[in-house]
Amino acid sequence: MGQEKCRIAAVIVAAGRGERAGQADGPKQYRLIGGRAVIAHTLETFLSHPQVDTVVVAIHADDGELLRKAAEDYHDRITIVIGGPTRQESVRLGLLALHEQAPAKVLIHDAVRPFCDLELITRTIDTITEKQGALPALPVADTLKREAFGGMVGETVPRAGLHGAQTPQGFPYGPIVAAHEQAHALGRHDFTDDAAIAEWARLPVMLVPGSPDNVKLTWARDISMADQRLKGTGSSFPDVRTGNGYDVHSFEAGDHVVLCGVSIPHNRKLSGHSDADVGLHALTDALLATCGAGDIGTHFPPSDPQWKGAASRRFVEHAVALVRARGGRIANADVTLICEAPKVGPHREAMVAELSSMLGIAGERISIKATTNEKLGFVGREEGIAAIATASVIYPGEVPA
Ligand SMILES: Nc1ccn([C@@H]2O[C@H](COP(=O)(O)OP(=O)(O)OP(=O)(O)O)[C@@H](O)[C@H]2O)c(=O)n1
Ligand SMILES: C[C@](O)(CO)[C@H](O)COP(=O)(O)O
Repeated sequence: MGQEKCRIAAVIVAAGRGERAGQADGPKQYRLIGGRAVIAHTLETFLSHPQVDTVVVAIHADDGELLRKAAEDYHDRITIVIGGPTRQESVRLGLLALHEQAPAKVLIHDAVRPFCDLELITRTIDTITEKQGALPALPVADTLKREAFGGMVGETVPRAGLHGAQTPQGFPYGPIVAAHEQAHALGRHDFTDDAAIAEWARLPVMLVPGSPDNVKLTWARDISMADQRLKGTGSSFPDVRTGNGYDVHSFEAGDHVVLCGVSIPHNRKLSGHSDADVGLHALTDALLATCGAGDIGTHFPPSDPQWKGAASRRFVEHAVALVRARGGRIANADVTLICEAPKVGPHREAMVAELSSMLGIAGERISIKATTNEKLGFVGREEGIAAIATASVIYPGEVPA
């Protein structure tokens, strides 16, 4: 966040025990779906949203180690607080942790809604004003029945105008903290969501279209369905997408180049706004291409001074987060470096290790190749280095018919 004031914060509540899902395998927010903890998916989405400055996570006092393991990639980017005995209390404690930063807007989200997407977060943020909260919700689709004595149907409840509430629910920070504090002081601990507290405190809340994918994992079955979904099983035509990327940087005076995350001594360096890692730039574009997320310049404009000298690892990790936020699993990556010098072979193993840690996939799914340009063209004249990258990602669902 640098010196800037935090404008938009998120509180992710993760202090529940998950009794309805069964506790034999531990609290549901730490169970694995698609090979990663539920909460890791959730955190990744919020941390990769370009407008979210700060993320607070409310956890149970017993779960420090579980969170550490589940979210080790994100630990230094989140603030952890201990939650309370109810969701309402966990939210209140999470909000209080933001007291000093006093963001303009705050998003409150269940850790166990791992399929919340970036667009839904944006819609919610855009609807919050100084005097109004935002509630993503979907119109109820089933006919509603009220149960009467002995399991009999008592009556049919008109469903017109009824919506199922989702999270993230968004509010101006000051008013929602005040509402929570007031409810707490008056011993009102029975609110099941924050929009209900806002309603009680007479803070208007506007409906925002929710997402059918943004389900809350409540029962054991929800967790196994989420796992199946991310594994892409059950689909006859898995949604495998391939993206490519190309980049060039010219040489300037210097003593080393950075290629695929590895610093290599050389008689010149590559010129660029960031560390000019041509291999990682091509790979970033290849990853973004698999989900139509623009290119590296869309996310990291060279005109923005904050990327001056930046390690390009950051660009790849951002692209990986966007891919994962869409439920994508990276299958492989292939980078070809085109240069007369330096020699890439001696550094290939280190480069594969770098990419393996950035992409979260095994080294055998990564290929780094190098070729000269047979002394032809600008590469042949040793004026610069070019790189081509390809990545394949498996997304949930099927290829459309
Ligand atoms: N004391 C609590 C209770 C719930 N939550 C969080 O609120 C979200 C939605 O709650 P729910 O699905 O009801 O989770 P649990 O309370 O864990 O589930 P259960 O009611 O089945 O025990 C979850 O991310 C959960 O971790 C929380 O932070 N603190
Ligand atoms: C906040 C919430 O996700 C809105 O649908 C939901 O109310 C929380 O879950 P719970 O089962 O009511 O605790």
